[in-house]
Amino acid sequence: MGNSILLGVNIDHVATVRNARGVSYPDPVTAAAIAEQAGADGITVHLREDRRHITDRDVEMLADTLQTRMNLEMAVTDEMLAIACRIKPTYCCLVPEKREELTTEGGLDVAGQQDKIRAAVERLAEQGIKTSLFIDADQEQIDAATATGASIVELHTGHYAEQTAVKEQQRSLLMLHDAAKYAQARGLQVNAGHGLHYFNTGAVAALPELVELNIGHAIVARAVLVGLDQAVRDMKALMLQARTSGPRK
Ligand SMILES: CC(=O)[C@@H](O)[C@H](O)COP(=O)(O)O
Ligand SMILES: NCC(=O)COP(=O)(O)O
Repeated sequence: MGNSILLGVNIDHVATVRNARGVSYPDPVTAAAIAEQAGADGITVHLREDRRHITDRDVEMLADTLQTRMNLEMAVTDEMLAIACRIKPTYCCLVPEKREELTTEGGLDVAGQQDKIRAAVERLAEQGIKTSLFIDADQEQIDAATATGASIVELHTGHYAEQTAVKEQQRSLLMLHDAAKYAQARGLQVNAGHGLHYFNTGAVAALPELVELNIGHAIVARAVLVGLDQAVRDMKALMLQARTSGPRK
């Protein structure tokens, strides 16, 4: 891949803000268009089984409007596979899911359910969808991923991102790098993501084997702060304009 690296922008948490009030804004579909115009190479959405953020409507509208490509993250269930086969995203990223978790804890255990994952990869491939497996930086999981016929792995960077001590973070980074080299040597495209933010992404982006990083929460969080100044100005201007125009008849 040389010196280039792709960014998939995960817009789940635009939907989190919307769903907190049960309203229609901010719309993740609009957010995806803005992200694409700003240079995102793809849009990632995680259609969780509990629909806590992205909804079926969002996925359907994105499928009609995206100019880049959709990376649909989902659990390996019949319901999700049926949705993916209908929507036909460019990529499906199979992830582990626990209803009660705050966020995705750990990678998919591909080694422990190889037949089930292989069947899912085949079902998606029949519809022209490439499968990515969201796994920990672990050789056993990479070997199992290779055996399923998946062409991509996404290394879970959550463990690296959680480390606060420099030494521990460097150890996690080394594990990510070793795993990336191991997976690339087995012909897999290697992506990475989860918990990456403006202070910890640089070291991961520097790993030459990585093709794409998927980043969401930190980008949406930053957008709130860098956009707040304009948002307050817009509301203030609207209010002053209303006062100038007087009561509506
Ligand atoms: C699999 C993954 O890393 C993302 O989809 C992330 O999990 C999205 O955020 P939540 O975990 O908060 O749903
Ligand atoms: N697969 C990781 C992803 O899509 C983004 O995760 P996060 O940046 O929201 O933690």
